[in-house]
Formats: sequence, C-alpha cells, structure tokens
Amino acid sequence: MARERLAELLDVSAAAASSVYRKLSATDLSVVVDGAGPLRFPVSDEQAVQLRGLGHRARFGRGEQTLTDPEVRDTWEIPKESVRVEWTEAFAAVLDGMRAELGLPLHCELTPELHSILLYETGQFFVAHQDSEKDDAMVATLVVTLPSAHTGGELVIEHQGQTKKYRGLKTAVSLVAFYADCRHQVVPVKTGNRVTLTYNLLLTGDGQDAAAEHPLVGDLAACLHAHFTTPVVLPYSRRRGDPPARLAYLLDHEYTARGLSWSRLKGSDTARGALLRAAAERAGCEITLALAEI
Ligand SMILES: O=C(O)CCC(=O)C(=O)O
Ligand SMILES: [Fe+2]
Repeated sequence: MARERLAELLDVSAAAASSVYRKLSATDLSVVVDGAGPLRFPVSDEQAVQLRGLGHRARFGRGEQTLTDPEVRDTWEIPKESVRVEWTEAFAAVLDGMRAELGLPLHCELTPELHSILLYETGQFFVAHQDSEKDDAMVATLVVTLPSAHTGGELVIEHQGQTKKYRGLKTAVSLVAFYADCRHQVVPVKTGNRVTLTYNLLLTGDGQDAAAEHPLVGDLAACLHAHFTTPVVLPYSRRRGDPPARLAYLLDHEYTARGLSWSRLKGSDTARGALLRAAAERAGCEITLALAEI
C-alpha cells in the first residue's frame, strides 16, 4: 500500500538525537558576576556562598503562572543582568555540531540566548518538567555546567521512553542541549555545588530548499499520487469507495500551537517534514501542519 511505503521511505531519513552532549575546556569560558567578580574554575565553596548571597529562589512556570515551591524547584537563581558571559570561538563550533546531531539542517543556525544562571547547593534539585518555549523561534534548551567539584545533581532527560543521564565535571565545562519537548530533571546534589548557565536555543534559517533535490522526493511523490488515486476498499462491501481525500502523518515530537511551523520542526521530524513537503509540492498536493490529540 502506498501509505506503508511512504512511512518506510520517511523512516530511512530519520536519524536524530533528542539530546546531545559536548565538553569544552575551562579556558573557553569566562563568567563575571557583579558582586562576586570573575568566577574561578573549579568554582570554590567561597564563590558559591557569594553567588547564593546574590541569588533568589528560582521560579518555575505552571500553565500561565510563575511559582516558587521548594518541593518542586530548590535552586538559587542569580539575576542574569548581573552576569557577563564570554566564550571563545570553540562555542560556535560546538553549537554547530549540536545542530547537526539534533538533525537540524545545514542551512540553519542555533542562536543561544542566556536565560539564567543557577546554583544548586548540596541537597538542591529540580523535579521533572518540560521547559516552556519562551520565544517563537525556541526549539531547544542548552544547559552549561561550570567546572566544580560535586557529586549527584545529574541532569536526567527523557524522550520517547528513553532516559539519558548527564553529569557535570570538576575541571571542564559540560554542555547538554535537548529539544524543548523533552521532560527533564536535576536530581539532588549529593556533595559540593553545581553551577549552571541555561540558554534558550533559537533556530534561524530554513532547510527546505535542500530537500527539494533529495533523491527520495520522486518516490515519495509517487506514493502520494498512488494514495490519492487508488479507490478505498470498503469493509463488508463489494463496491469500491472513492479514493481518499486526506493523508495524516504523525510526527515524533510534541509541538505547541506557538511553536508549530515548518522551519521549527524538531529532530527526525525536520528531515521528514522537509521531504514530505517537497514531495507534496511535486505531486500537486496541499500540505499543512496541524496539532493532534492522541
Ligand atoms: O540546571 C539544569 O541542569 C537545568 C535547569 C532547568 O531544567 C531549567 O532551568 O528549566
Ligand atoms: Fe528545565
């Protein structure tokens, strides 16, 4: 059947991670905090105490509300207005590698926007949650863990039944990027202090042009043509029905009404969406994105 063949063809194009990890040297990053001065790595207990004095209890979003509740999120947040972060050019290279591993097209770019600077002292944590998309172009979150001596405090990320655990390092910077629809949590820090910078990753650019030339587009267009011209077999009837008027293809990631757009599909959906769109155009079909409750 044309539908099954189409799904098989699209599966081939879908190798993408939902979270990715990189490591950078402590010398690739400088962080200066008003009131605490330049952070020295690994972050010392004394500097952690200074940061705590500058911070407030971190809030979290629930629906339209912004709340504080130490049972849900027990973390200190330092106002980002008092923080200046500088990276060497190695950071841009890391972001581009992450873009590729997340399955985002070559013509696109991930732009980091600093969201917060967080301190987790021993015992502190953030329970499982999903980040809200704070900007129309936001597709992912980047968590940068500054070098510090600590145990526990792993960042645990779930997606489609798989769980991955990432831990910070004592002498190097660890970076984890994950799609905004992944549930994640920070488990309690067992010893020491964990300090992170969080960034919203905004996606700019469009990979659609490259898809039109892809060798699979012809086969996919043929499947669409077959689907829309083959009469439906009606159950319990000898009569043949009309050909179908629609074809729904379910994507892997979740989207908000705000974030649903061809240029901001996530992971394996990116390549599939671009191919399907190119095939629909070639087959003369209309294609649109929609939200489904299943
Ligand atoms: O500190 C972290 O590793 C993650 C924090 C987090 O999940 C958030 O700020 O939404
Ligand atoms: Fe989060």
